[in-house]
Amino acid sequence: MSEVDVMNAPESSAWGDAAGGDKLLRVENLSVDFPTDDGVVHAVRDVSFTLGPGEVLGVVGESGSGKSVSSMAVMGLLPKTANIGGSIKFKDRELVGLSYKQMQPVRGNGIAMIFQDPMTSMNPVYTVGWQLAEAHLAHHDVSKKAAWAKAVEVLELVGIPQPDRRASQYPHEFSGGMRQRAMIAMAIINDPDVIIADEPTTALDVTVQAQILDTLLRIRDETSAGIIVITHDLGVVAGMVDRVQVMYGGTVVEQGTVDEVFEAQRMPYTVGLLGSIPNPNLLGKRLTPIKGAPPSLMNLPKGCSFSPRCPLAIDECRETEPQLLETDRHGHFARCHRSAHLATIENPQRLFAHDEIGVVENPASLTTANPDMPISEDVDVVEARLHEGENPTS
Ligand SMILES: Nc1ncnc2c1ncn2[C@@H]1O[C@H](COP(=O)(O)OP(=O)(O)OP(=O)(O)O)[C@@H](O)[C@H]1O
Repeated sequence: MSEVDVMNAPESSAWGDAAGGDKLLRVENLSVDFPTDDGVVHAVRDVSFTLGPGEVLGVVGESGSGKSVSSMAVMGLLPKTANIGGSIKFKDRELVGLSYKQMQPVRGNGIAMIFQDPMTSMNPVYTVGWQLAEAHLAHHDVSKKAAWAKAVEVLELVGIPQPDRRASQYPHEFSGGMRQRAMIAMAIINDPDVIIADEPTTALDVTVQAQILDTLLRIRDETSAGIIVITHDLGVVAGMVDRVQVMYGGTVVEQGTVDEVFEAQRMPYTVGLLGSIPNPNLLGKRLTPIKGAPPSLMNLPKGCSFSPRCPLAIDECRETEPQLLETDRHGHFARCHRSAHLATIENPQRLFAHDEIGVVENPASLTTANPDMPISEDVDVVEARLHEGENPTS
């Protein structure tokens, strides 16, 4: 299936959507460039996705992969200097090209965002209830009393105990977890159709993280909002999202249902990302960070932007950027020349297990980074031995 086909194919297959029907959001070939004094930052390239009512989409990737810029584009909150290409449709209305003012009714009412840091997003000099009520009054012609009642109602909905008393308190009187709940309350007070949660749990401890994610799912159940959860932590999306989109170098490198992507990765970056999750229950006890650094978005490498770090990279990967194509698995897409090959490798995690098994650190990087250095083993030999279940160090 070609990339064009991906765009035009029926909902259920092309997008891995949980359900067809009306889409709240339809993002097609989104690109965002920032011209700077040092050159153009290609922050987002060729990103497409849809979101339906009640769906939860996870967007994962390392820092700087373009996750936040994509969602700020959807919110219409990018600086004026940003060059935005492609299309963002909210309920069939094109958002790309709308002014800040034209976006105002959409923002909050239609699409709401939960920002990373509640302490900087809430005003310390006003009570939590006052801020919530103001947000409601900005979009509804109701009395102050009714807006206050709505504020208390949403605080209760997000699980704040004694909401009427808490509404009269200031943000600093809330714990970190409660502040994050208050941020969620702020996002949902105008009953948005879409909620974008950007790293909603990063600053919280694990127990509170789980409660916040549960709260988001409960809100989804009660309001049928579509939710986008942006995170660098695949562990966060594991139990929560329907579909997942893995971003690298400003673009989507793998997407599918969360089960697909967790069980059968078709892009080596996702394999590496899974191996670096600090969650022993999820994948194993050891962490194996991916060696090397993400690419500069100002100066992207030729070919696949992951090729300098990829243990499976071949010449084609360094020459031609792959398209996002459907893999051998229905509704599961990968941007990888080696996708079919990866599918044949059992336990692909071991391709990245450089530190533990002390084998070739990264055969591809050895050949490109230091041509004089003798390669201890050829990549195909290592792979063949991995296939056979043999420990390459033995
Ligand atoms: N206003 C801007 N001008 C220039 N470059 C920018 C601007 N905003 C973002 N960028 C760049 O765009 C790229 C993508 O940033 P983005 O914030 O989307 O990454 P991210 O994946 O969300 O990372 P994080 O998890 O750290 O938030 C980064 O290289 C960033 O420096």
